[in-house]
Amino acid sequence: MDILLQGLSNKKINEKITISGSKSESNRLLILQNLFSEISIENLSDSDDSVHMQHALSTKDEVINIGHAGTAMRFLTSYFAVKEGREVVLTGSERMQNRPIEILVNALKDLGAIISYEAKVGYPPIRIKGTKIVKDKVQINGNVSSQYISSLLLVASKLENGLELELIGKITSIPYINMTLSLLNQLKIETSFKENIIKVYPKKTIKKQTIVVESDWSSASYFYSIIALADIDSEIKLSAYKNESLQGDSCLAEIYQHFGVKTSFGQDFVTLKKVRQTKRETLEIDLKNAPDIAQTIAVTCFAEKVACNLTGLHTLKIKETDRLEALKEELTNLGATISVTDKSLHLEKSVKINPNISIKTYNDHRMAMAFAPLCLRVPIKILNAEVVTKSYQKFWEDMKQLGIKIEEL
Ligand SMILES: O=C(O)C1=C[C@@H](OP(=O)(O)O)[C@@H](O)[C@H](O)C1
Ligand SMILES: C=C(OP(=O)(O)O)C(=O)O
Repeated sequence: MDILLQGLSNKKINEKITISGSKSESNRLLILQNLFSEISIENLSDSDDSVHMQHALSTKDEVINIGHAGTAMRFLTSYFAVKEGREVVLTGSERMQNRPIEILVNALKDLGAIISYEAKVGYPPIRIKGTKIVKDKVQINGNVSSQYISSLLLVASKLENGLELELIGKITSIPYINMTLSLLNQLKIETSFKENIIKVYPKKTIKKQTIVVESDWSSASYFYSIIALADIDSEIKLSAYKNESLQGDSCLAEIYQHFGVKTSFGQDFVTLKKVRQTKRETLEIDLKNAPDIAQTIAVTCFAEKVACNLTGLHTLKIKETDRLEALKEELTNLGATISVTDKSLHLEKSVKINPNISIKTYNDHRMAMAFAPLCLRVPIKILNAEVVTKSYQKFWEDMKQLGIKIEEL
């Protein structure tokens, strides 16, 4: 489905939107629920990635296809590695078959897991024969993806002796590791994280409990971008959010102050309001803790004629697409002067925005959603707009609710 987006039907926005649960929290809790049946989950994410996770955890099939879902691929690798008596082949989309998994597989093999590659060494599909793990110490490289670390931590308390993980090198996406540990702690599973050593202590059963997932902050980023581009006093209320979040992307509240977006927290919602601001000439942000909002911020800067230097982007090349190259290509078509390395992006202050450009989305939900707010400046076409469902089922419906005019092409 290709669509044309053309501005707002009303000048000032004043809407309330409910966003589904965080896909990161949900996919962790789904694994944990299968390890500890005492857990009930509320406000579970309705994203494709969480649907894939639920299917993978309930099917009896040998071959399990998790589509584009990175967390499902990585978290399920450890889950099935320790599931005695079960043999599965974990596979995914063509892109997933080119997203590396060797660091995690090697760590699991060091612990005694039985995993082999079905095609290319280091990449899915992988064959996993569940086995009992008794070793309790392993080293893992921390600078490629935090998902490998979370994957091991999620199953660690069910290992006979728990687990001690030694993280090697610089650690990336740390808030996601802390999210995993916080969820374990909510279940009263004991953990510690000191310098580069993480320990998880064994736990057989937990108390019956319900965990309410906070809504997804990465999804909130697109509303931050829209309010940044909207008229003064425009306002969007998003639910259900809280001030103390497990999600690193909640740093949006601070970052978008640069664009005149004021954030205030209510009982279970957050209000984003456009206020007057003195614009910065250049924005410098290190996004190693929040890689998923890089595309949103780059597009906001372009639309708002703010130059930016975004660093800490070394993980972007192995996400749903090479996000650095994709941003470069699409922003250049729109009239930007942009350069990228394998870990950073530099955007010059823009002088024009070309109208009616077709944005390619590269099977990447965040390419479609990050570019959508630009329609508050010029008409813009989004190709294969259905990609959004990877993380956000009703994204286009919610855009319509804000007053954005959408036409199917
Ligand atoms: O653990 C998680 O839920 C995630 C970790 C991050 O990945 P990396 O650690 O690979 O950067 C993030 O980009 C992804 O969307 C979700
Ligand atoms: C990178 C992402 O997801 P994953 O790695 O889980 O596919 C994302 O949602 O931006």
